[in-house]
Amino acid sequence: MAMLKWEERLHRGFSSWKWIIQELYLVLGNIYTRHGMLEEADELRRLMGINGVGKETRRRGYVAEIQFATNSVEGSKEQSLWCHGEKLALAFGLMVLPPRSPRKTRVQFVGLLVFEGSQNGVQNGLALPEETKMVSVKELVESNCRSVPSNYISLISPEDSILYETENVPTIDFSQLTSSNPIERSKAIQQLGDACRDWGFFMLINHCVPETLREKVLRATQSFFDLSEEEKKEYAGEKVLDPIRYGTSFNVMVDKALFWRDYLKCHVHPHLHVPSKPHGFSETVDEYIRKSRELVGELLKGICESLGLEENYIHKRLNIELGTQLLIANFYPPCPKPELTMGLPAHTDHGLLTLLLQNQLGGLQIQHKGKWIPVNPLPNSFLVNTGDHLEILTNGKYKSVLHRAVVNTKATRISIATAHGAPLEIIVGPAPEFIGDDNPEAYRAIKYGDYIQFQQSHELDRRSCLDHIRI
Ligand SMILES: O=C(O)CCC(=O)C(=O)O
Ligand SMILES: [Fe+2]
Repeated sequence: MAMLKWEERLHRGFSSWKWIIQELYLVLGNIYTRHGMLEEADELRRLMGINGVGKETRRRGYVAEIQFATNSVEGSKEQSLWCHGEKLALAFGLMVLPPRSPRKTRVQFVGLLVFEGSQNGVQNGLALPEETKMVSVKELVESNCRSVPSNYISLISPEDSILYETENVPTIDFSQLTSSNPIERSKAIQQLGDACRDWGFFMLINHCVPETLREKVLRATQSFFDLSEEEKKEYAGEKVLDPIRYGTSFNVMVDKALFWRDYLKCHVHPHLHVPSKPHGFSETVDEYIRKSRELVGELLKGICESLGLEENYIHKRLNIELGTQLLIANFYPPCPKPELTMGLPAHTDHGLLTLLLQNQLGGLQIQHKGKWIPVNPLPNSFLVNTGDHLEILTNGKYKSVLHRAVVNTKATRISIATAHGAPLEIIVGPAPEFIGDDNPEAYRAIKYGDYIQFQQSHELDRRSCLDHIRI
């Protein structure tokens, strides 16, 4: 009997070590894949003849508690769990767990390996505390966190990790769009229409927002995030449509993995809601959002013309004078391992147009023809994208495009998005001008406020919120 037990233990030990070595090769394989070295990854897999690792792990009693573990990757959650150091952690976990430990092991165990300074966790057998969710990324970074805690790990599929740098987002010259020369203006309108239809994104240069104001609002945003956590938490709203909301990640109530981003969201039009701290913040924001509304007003006119409509068509149809303007300030502190986490995962924006101001650190990537393209902002430019409601209104003619923000090791990236849309109570559906026998209505009409509520209460899971109202 004793002999049998000894043999069993020995066998357990050997097979675990063999498995760990297999896992190391898999991790190496994943690193190759991430860096686009697909041939090397294939070769490695072929050499090792590794197959069915997931199956083996499950056979040994591990049942992934996916809800806690990974960011949603449509239809492949469980599969994506078998990646990175998580495999090592699982291997380690299976070795050290007593034979009769419960079949269902909370996957936060993985955090014990990934989260540096987690020694206490190991000693106490504890996972990362739930409250971690409420810690801002800024605080986390300032606490000298030298790694990415497991609950911030978002796994990107190998095909989504490949970036295509050969194509550039189109550039629109605002001064030509507003030019008194009709030939110049109509050329710019044509370019604007092409950009909205083919890209859903464009870089705007020679606009009317002074560089000094852009710098001032970026500095004011930095000062807001530099307030103490207690001061900032005064603005932590409870509901997604609260007029002012300071927070972290996207929506911690639904995010499966946290994102490396703190944010401040303010409804700034038709009523101005802005934190009263720090000193001068609300005045600067007020000045900035007026200018950006002016700019977007002109762009909407150009867009109407590009669609063959009267220039004030959208203004009148959606009552833009009383329209919603939301300011979203994104704060992405430097990250020790940016490849493990996301600033903001793939999503589309609600509203008609979003104007994005960023400090000169790139990080935005957009999807174009199924490929991810990094956007390097031109100095003093805005990045503009068409939102879901322009797609709805034009019955799909102008597209709202997936985009995401990645983080970097070097410095804090700040981006300030202003989203411009209809008043919250207005129902937006496809306009009759875009519906015909060949073009049946493609989206259900929905109140703008309900749409935002829906989008903000669900995890950003790569599916555009539009998919929920597509007919
Ligand atoms: O930070 C960025 O570049 C993107 C921000 C964004 O997409 C958003 O706020 O909706
Ligand atoms: Fe966005």
